[in-house]
Amino acid sequence: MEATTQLLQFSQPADAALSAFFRSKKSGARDRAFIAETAYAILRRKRLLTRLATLIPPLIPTKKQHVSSRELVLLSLSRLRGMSQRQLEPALLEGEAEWLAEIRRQPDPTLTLGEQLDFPDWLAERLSARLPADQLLVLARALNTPAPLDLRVNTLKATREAVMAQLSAEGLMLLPCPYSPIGLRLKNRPFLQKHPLFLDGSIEVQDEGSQLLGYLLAPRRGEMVVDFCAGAGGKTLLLGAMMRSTGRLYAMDVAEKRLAKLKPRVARAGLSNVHPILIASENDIRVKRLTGKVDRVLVDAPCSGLGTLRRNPDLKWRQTPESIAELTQKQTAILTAAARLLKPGGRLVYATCSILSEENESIVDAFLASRPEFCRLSATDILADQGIRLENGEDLHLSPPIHSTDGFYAAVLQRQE
Ligand SMILES: C[S@@+](CC[C@H](N)C(=O)[O-])C[C@H]1O[C@@H](n2cnc3c(N)ncnc32)[C@H](O)[C@@H]1O
Repeated sequence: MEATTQLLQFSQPADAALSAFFRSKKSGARDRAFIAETAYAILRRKRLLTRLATLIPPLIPTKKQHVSSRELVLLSLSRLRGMSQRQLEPALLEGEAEWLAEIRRQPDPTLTLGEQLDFPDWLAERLSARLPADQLLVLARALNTPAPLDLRVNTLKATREAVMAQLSAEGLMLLPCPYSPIGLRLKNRPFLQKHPLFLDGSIEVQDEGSQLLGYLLAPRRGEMVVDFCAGAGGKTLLLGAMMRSTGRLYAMDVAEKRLAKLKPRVARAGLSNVHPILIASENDIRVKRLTGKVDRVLVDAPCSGLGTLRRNPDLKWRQTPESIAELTQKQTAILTAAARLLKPGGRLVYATCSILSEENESIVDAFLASRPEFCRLSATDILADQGIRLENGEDLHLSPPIHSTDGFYAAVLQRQE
């Protein structure tokens, strides 16, 4: 109950709110998993549960028809987790059994599109302008389902076959990822942060979609490469390994805390080519110094994250049309500044984990319209050249129901010779 109340304030990301909650409480691993799953289930289906709860008068009458966290938790356990009245009985307070039974007796309500998708109306409207309702429902269903756990094998330290053999021998259920040659997909979500393969840098947790962005940039040995929005370095580590720890890989970000997390990860991964650079903005002098010198630039732009709702269901309630508008301005500014770094013939990958075209094609199209010295390369061809067959258009669009990855977008741009 308490965890749900905290999460529904949306004052911080759901994972941070839950960690803070668990730090303040003593609970066993099983309780934690149960609480986290329930809280995330509520975030995923908040609109459905709210609609169900308001079919009849509230449990505790209040001035406004406001659905309490307790009501959401009870409904989530009964409707989403499928717990029977008898299973719930020991936890129920007075009147709650009747309240739940009464809701169960109600005919299924007719849901609006937003309620069916369990998206806020503004998001449902934007997406329905671009996708037919049946496809949109399939997309929403996939985004409202928990993600599997993908691993990336660090090819400086191990092979996919060896890691797979070891983890399978330990009883984990896993398969090679369908597209990424260095990805493994685990059926469950075991805790791997203390696993010897993690500690020695042989594996990292990384969605297959993120791995494919590395293959789009395809950095080579000895090159000068910039990871412009490196954050805690998820993709930096991949790029560094693709460069076989040679050349120079600058990891830039404006967030000191995120960049600080990169250092131990670089050490674990066995990389000696990574140079973190904290910048004040995309126009920092340390960025400008590299103008025209760089072979490849990755712009993993700050975005709404709406493609990652499987892992971060709170984002759909935290984002607004205003926050998206702000992000698009930032994305344009970052792409413009990052593109200046490229040498003639250099390659830039602009990527987001968003499913909104205003953060994706619109940014890239507008950039290309004003910059004739850049052209678009075919993402499908670049991947095919590396043996990765993934039917897509010029730009890469990864979608959870189709590719079983998070929702990703990437465009590959080249500065003409
Ligand atoms: C999508 S995240 C990057 C995730 C990271 N690449 C990874 O793979 O783990 C976007 C990052 O952009 C950073 N950022 C925001 N504004 C920026 C700017 N003006 N210049 C560079 N980075 C920026 C954010 O701090 C954030 O870490």
